[in-house]
Amino acid sequence: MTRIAVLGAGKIGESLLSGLISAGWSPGELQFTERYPARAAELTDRYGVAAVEVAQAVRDADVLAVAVKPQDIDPLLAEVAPNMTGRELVVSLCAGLPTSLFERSLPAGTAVVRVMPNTPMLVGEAMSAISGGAHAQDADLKLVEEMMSSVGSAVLVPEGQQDAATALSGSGPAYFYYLVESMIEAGVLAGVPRDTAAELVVQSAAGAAAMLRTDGAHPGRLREAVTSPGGTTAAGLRELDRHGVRSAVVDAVEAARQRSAELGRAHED
Ligand SMILES: NC(=O)C1=CN([C@@H]2O[C@H](COP(=O)(O)OP(=O)(O)OC[C@H]3O[C@@H](n4cnc5c(N)ncnc54)[C@H](OP(=O)(O)O)[C@@H]3O)[C@@H](O)[C@H]2O)C=CC1
Ligand SMILES: O=C(O)[C@@H]1CCC=N1
Repeated sequence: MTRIAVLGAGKIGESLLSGLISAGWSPGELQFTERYPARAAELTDRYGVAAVEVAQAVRDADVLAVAVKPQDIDPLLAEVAPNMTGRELVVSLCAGLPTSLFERSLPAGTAVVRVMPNTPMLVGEAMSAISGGAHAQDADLKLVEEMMSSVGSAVLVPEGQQDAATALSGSGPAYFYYLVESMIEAGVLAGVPRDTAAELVVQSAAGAAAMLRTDGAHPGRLREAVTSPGGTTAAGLRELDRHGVRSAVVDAVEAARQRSAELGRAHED
């Protein structure tokens, strides 16, 4: 039995707890820490998982899954470090923070694995990018891959690609939601009731995602198949091009990548 403690049960920490339970992990194998007692009680009620103090989590767990905001990391690691025995695997889910930051703040030789998940973890559809730190062994990476695969898909990437992965898949769901929201508003503007507009757009997004997942699918060819000569889609796409949407998307992903790198640099000595 691998015991996992989630340190910081906010949006991502709760998604991880919920996803692991749905994937068959028993609540007894899981623990979490949370600052506010009311929030801790709510999560215990919802998932049957025990809320514990950080020191106890470190004592009990094999895996410490760190899910606090990057700005909260230093005080958390200061609390974790003195309680470590050296056998714990530290898994960071924090955007931007390099494994070297954890290695500097924790006892020498601590195995650290960096993961960039995303919120669809809540429905078993996460995309997680995984990288090992200096002391992470193959068995550690395998364990984390197994853990994250139980709540979606997981790929191993070199740590140098983590900021890009954060921009693409960590933040990615927000960009899709933004597009869906915009299309629903356009439907409302065109006089379609909001509920109907939402149904039309959300099912189209789900259908497009399912098509993208089929063998050999290519987004360009799928788009061409929708675009009839002289038709409606070509008229719509011309407006997207006129407004520079493709370059706006490239700039958005690049801004997110740079922000991830900045979050890491903010913690350099
Ligand atoms: N949201 C997302 O889509 C994604 C987020 N991430 C990463 O996950 C991490 C968490 O993000 P998110 O879940 O959105 O943020 P939240 O603010 O929702 O969650 C962070 C939680 O950690 C708690 N916390 C902070 N310090 C401590 C501490 N010392 N001990 C115990 N609990 C503590 C916070 O409590 P309090 O409420 O008191 O502050 C809060 O509940 C971030 O590093 C983020 O970069 C990664 C991928 C996607
Ligand atoms: O916006 C953020 O910083 C976090 C990391 C990836 C998604 N949300």
